[in-house]
Amino acid sequence: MSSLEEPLGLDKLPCLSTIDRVHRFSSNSCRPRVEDTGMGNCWIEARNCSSSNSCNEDFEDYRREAKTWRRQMRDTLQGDITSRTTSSLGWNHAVSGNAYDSRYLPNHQYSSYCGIRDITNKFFNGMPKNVKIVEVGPRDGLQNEKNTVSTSVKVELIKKLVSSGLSVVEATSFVSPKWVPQLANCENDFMVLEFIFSWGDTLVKLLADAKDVMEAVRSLEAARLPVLTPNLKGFEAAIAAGAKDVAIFASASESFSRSNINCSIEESFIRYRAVTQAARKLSIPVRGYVSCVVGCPVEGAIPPSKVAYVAKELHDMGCFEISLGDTIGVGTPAYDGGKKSCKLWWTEVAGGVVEMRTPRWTEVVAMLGISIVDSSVAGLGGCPYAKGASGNVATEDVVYMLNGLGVKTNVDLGKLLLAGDYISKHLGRPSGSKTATALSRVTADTSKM
Ligand SMILES: CC(C)(COP(=O)([O-])OP(=O)([O-])OC[C@H]1O[C@@H](n2cnc3c(N)ncnc32)[C@H](O)[C@@H]1OP(=O)([O-])[O-])[C@@H](O)C(=O)NCCC(=O)NCCSC(=O)C[C@@](C)(O)CC(=O)[O-]
Repeated sequence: MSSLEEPLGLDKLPCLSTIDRVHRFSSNSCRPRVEDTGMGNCWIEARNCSSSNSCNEDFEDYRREAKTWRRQMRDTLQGDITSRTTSSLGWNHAVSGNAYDSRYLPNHQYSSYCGIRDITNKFFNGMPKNVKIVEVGPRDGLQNEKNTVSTSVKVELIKKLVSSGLSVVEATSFVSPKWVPQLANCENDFMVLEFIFSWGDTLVKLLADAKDVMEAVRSLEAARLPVLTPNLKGFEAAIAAGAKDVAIFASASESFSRSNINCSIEESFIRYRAVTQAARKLSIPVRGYVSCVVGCPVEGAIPPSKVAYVAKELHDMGCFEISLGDTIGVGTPAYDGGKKSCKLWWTEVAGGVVEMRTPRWTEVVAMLGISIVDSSVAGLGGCPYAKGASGNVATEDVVYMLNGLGVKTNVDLGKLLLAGDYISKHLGRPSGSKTATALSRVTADTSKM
């Protein structure tokens, strides 16, 4: 077991030989074809290798690309940092250091702008133009609430989120209500708890509202509304309720897999294969989750090769998109040039299973430019089976930041803030979004911020 008290360092990252191993997981599926579904989705289709040589050639190409990419990034950062600052600052500091220094230049406004633009251009060159946000608030957000939220509030929240322009809103989970009683439905929270404890399992089952939620929102055309399905039983119930998109959720940590879905990682693959096979027959897209991709509250640091392995399994069983979740939030975004590196980790893990075989992803991952982000309105949530899960990044904060970077999300921040306000008021506590907090206190016209 390793400690998570210190952010994970470079020594914990895989070396090239690990990438080699990761690659071999996919020796018969080399570079996939990437199709844009028109919704910002990256559908990944593996193609067969005609010979093992072509795999090797692809891998050599990838190694060359990866090396060039790393060298370019190092040069970009180090070049900018060393030529413009006297001390070895991190890149954040380098950017502001440059702007600050330039104030001493005669034409400081122009120089400052150019300097920043120069670095910004280099740094953000690989940023995606669009980011697809997968809103997980109604599902991941509400599953960890002490109080049960009524079906009507869940439905209203989903409607508000969809009307803000979010193209994917996770609606609910068709999991066992014994495991996640928050999916129970009752207008009176106290009654729910009392029922659960005094009336037992039968009543808990009767109170599950995933079906009601799904039936109430299934006709919303403007967004995709995936639901979590832990097994075939959940999948069948989801389809019967009108779900057109589902998600399966595995873990890179054995302990977390057992505590979350009561089975080993390998056993979960058997269940999920049954789900993906059934989904394929109905042309239902399946998204895959990998939990604890950086650290697990029980096992500590998780080897990237394990993450790559699980992600690859999900990919091979047909998941069109893999969400890699830092479930308890112990990763750092530090760059390769720093001492700690979640960034390099992303490259190695995602590179091993997805990015390496999808040029589009190579580009976006290159600058923290992951083009699909999961977030939760008002920062709600976290997995109830992950001790220490600190919640999710707030969608409002993600949209605000991406707006500032000029990256399109097609989300109306004002409407999103209203959705966050709605659910926060209902839960009786302030929003977990820093943007919501800040903008609620300013008097300026927030649409201009
Ligand atoms: C997987 C199970 C079902 C195994 O639970 P189990 O107890 O091992 O299941 P079982 O097959 O032995 O069945 C036990 C009972 O549950 C019923 N059952 C069985 N399946 C279902 C179902 N689908 N819907 C409703 N009922 C179900 C089944 O019919 C049976 O009923 P009984 O015969 O006793 O009356 C359970 O462990 C479970 O539901 N776990 C879900 C836990 C969960 O939802 N966690 C949160 C989501 S994961 C997450 O948040 C992380 C993520 C995705 O966001 C990414 C990240 O951030 O890391």
